[in-house]
Amino acid sequence: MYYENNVQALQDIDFCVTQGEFVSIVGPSGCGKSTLIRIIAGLIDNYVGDVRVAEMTKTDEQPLALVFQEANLLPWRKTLDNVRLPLELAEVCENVQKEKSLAALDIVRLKDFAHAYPRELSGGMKMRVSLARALVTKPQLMLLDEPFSALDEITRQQLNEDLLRLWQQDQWTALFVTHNISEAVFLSSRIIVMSDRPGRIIADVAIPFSYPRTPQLRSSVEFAQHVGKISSLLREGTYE
Ligand SMILES: Nc1ncnc2c1ncn2[C@@H]1O[C@H](COP(=O)(O)OP(=O)(O)OP(=O)(O)O)[C@@H](O)[C@H]1O
Repeated sequence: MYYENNVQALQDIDFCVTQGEFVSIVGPSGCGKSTLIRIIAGLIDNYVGDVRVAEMTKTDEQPLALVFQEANLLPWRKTLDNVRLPLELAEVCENVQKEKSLAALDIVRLKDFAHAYPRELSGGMKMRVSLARALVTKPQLMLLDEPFSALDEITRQQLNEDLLRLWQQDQWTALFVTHNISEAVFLSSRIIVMSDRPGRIIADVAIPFSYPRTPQLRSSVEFAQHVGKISSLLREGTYE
């Protein structure tokens, strides 16, 4: 895939994600991860190739939702009104908008802040609102582009655990971009490792830990071994 300035962002990308998988994409800065996410989201169309998102299984589900590094909340709208925005745009009736948005806020443990403005929330809380806004549409596929990279380590770990809980509960498929290898290993059933630009897939690594995953996993030897493997792949393109 080439941008208009002739920069080649991606080359020969070919992979499949099965429904319900949690797949992370890691790779050096500028290797085309966000480009890949934007292509899958339908935000870029001048590429050569074929992207298919599975057919929807339930009538009230949306094919996909996107969560970015920035929470991108509208500062003049209260939490509840930010979460119900996609339903408002889809012209869902107001009572249902409210009911579904409160349910989504409950899932991310922010129901008590439904009437707070974004300025009254911490960075981690804003990101949970952003997750609720994505979840309210009941997506089949969640595209998450470095959603927790601006947060401190402990908040990030808590949100990783929240995210896995939501994923297990609602059973959407996750495609998650991150620079944080521990985060990728903790969350994923599979990690796709990309090369320098133009981004190619250099490894597709299965992460064998069963779900639900507990915080103790992070201090296990096996966890450290997987983090080490992914780090070597990123550094040298091979396992050590
Ligand atoms: N709109 C654009 N126009 C031209 N070139 C672009 C555009 N967006 C990205 N690029 C280029 O495409 C390449 C891939 O960018 P992309 O943002 O997809 O990488 P990334 O892997 O997500 O990077 P990072 O990890 O730093 O966020 C980079 O060289 C970047 O300069």
